[in-house]
Amino acid sequence: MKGQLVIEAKNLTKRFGKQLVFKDVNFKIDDGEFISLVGPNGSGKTTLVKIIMGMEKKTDGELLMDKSQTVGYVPQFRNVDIDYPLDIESFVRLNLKFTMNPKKRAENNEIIKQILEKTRLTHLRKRPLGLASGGEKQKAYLAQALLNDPQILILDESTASLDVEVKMQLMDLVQELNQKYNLTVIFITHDYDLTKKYTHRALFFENNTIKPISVDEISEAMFE
Ligand SMILES: Nc1ncnc2c1ncn2[C@@H]1O[C@H](COP(=O)(O)OP(=O)(O)OP(=O)(O)O)[C@@H](O)[C@H]1O
Repeated sequence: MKGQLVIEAKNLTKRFGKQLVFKDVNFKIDDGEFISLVGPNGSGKTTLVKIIMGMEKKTDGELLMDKSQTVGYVPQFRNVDIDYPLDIESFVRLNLKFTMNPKKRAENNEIIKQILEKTRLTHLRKRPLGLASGGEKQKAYLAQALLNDPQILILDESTASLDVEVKMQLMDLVQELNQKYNLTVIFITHDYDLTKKYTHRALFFENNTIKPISVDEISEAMFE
């Protein structure tokens, strides 16, 4: 439900050995928000995302979230070899469990069909992933992340290295999913324009703290 809390940090602290990443941070992320994580290199954005995804342990404090929520993750742009053997549809399907059960197979086919429609990849489904453009590859990663019907979608610099127009297309699509399906979007970014244009709010990482800020408070200086 819109406005419902999906993640809350209470006095959350993370250290790697002696190195402090962030200390006693407090923030909330609501259902259906489109929020950016911004701040300098090494300030802890990826570390926070890993804690949210259960891949890294917190050192202290609390991170409250409903464990039944699924999280989809779109990684940083990775290029794919030109001779990569799978087409886009088969690549997206990799995230579904293989089954011989005919009923389950039919269900899976329907899920794949819907995801390809949602991400506007239907007409490209038979294109080898290695021959797809950067934006098409990124949409295939997005489709894969959406397969398990996540409540939270994390985009990790997914638009870096794409040209401006393609970046906007991908972000328009994510915005549409956010608005239409109330998907909570967490966007790790170093891009000021995209943050201003698409996100409702930001968490600003600096000096071992994480500060929630409104979109009006986001300034170019935060991206230097
Ligand atoms: N597994 C680890 N062991 C030790 N130190 C780590 C580990 N993972 C990250 N760090 C350190 O924690 C700090 C935060 O790293 P993190 O990757 O979260 O930063 P970031 O804000 O995502 O940076 P960037 O914008 O460059 O991607 C860095 O100093 C990093 O070197």
